[in-house]
Amino acid sequence: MRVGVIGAGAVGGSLAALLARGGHDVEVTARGAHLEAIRAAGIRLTGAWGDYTAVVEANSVLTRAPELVIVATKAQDSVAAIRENIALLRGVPVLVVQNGLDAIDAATAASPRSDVVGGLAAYATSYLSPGVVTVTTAGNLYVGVAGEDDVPARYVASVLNPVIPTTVVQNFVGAQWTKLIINQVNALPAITGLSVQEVVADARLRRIMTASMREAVRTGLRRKVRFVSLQGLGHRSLRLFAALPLAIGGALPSLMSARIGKVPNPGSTLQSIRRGQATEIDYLNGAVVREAELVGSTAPVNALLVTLVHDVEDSGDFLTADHVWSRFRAL
Ligand SMILES: NC(=O)C1=CN([C@@H]2O[C@H](COP(=O)(O)OP(=O)(O)OC[C@H]3O[C@@H](n4cnc5c(N)ncnc54)[C@H](OP(=O)(O)O)[C@@H]3O)[C@@H](O)[C@H]2O)C=CC1
Ligand SMILES: CC(C)(CO)C(=O)C(=O)O
Repeated sequence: MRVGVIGAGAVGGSLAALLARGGHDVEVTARGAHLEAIRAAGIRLTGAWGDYTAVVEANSVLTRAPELVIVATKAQDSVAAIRENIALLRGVPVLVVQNGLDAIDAATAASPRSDVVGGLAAYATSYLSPGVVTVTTAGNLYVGVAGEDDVPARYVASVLNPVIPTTVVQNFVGAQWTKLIINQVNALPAITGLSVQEVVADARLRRIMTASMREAVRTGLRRKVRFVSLQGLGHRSLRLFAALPLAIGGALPSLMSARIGKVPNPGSTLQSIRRGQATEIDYLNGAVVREAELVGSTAPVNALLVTLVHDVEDSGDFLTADHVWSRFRAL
């Protein structure tokens, strides 16, 4: 099948390589040195799914009509990236693999004539140098739609399942929320320059992560979200976690870190910082802040993490654990 992958970074590059390895005819879009590297030597996939070099067509926009499109940019880039390719998207199913809560609405607004399917990657992957993507933790893909008709999601799953285990979820909003809780691991590495595992191993940083996670779960519950089981987290366990004191709740980030495994995972937000790019923090912790406001509440820990990530984006300097702890204690 002809598959177009818009934004072949960590997640998109891995999916493009898996699809090419599975025999699909893949064209990717990329920019700058990454585009040049892919054109010269293909996408080099390394890590948990083995070593494979995918020789794929690569351009700044898609040049051939695809039968399926995968959008895997950061949240803030998806609308522009889709619009740049709109001429070839009419009637084509679009899978948007993206963290946060906005993926489907944004893609539907950008390409109203496409069936839009949301995707959540439960694997961890790093794009640290042009042309190379390294999978640090293997995992599944979850797909779903905004409404009742899940035929497009089942179609997308039928294409992807042979190359990556793919599950259709009925309550996709609930799945996005569970992933939003998991993505509470992203901010502190971006603020400190440490890996997720190093952050969780630090008692004070783990406490802050636990506090932001608990705040996010409480916000979801106030918004009447039914969390979907994903990566070991489900509605009942998260509801229990939300009721626990911080000292006990720290077991959750520890468990999540153990699931991630031993290969250091920077998370996608720290990867943006290291490349000197804007992060999607406004769509992660920032989404929790906005959702809290919708129910007349606040999310001060998440708001602080958003502020600190923006401080690091602006200054280019990571913050010490001491500094982050004192800002947290001052709340
Ligand atoms: N990395 C991970 O382990 C995981 C990431 N996610 C989520 O997946 C999504 C993608 O993240 P990730 O893969 O890490 O992000 P990356 O930044 O690694 O990849 C995004 C790619 O999209 C490119 N891009 C942006 N705009 C355009 C455009 N208009 N045309 C062509 N290319 C474009 C970027 O290019 P450029 O660099 O030039 O901006 C970049 O190469 C995010 O929502 C993230 O939260 C989910 C699970 C795991
Ligand atoms: C869960 C995690 C942290 C995997 O790397 C992720 O989704 C991300 O990096 O955005």
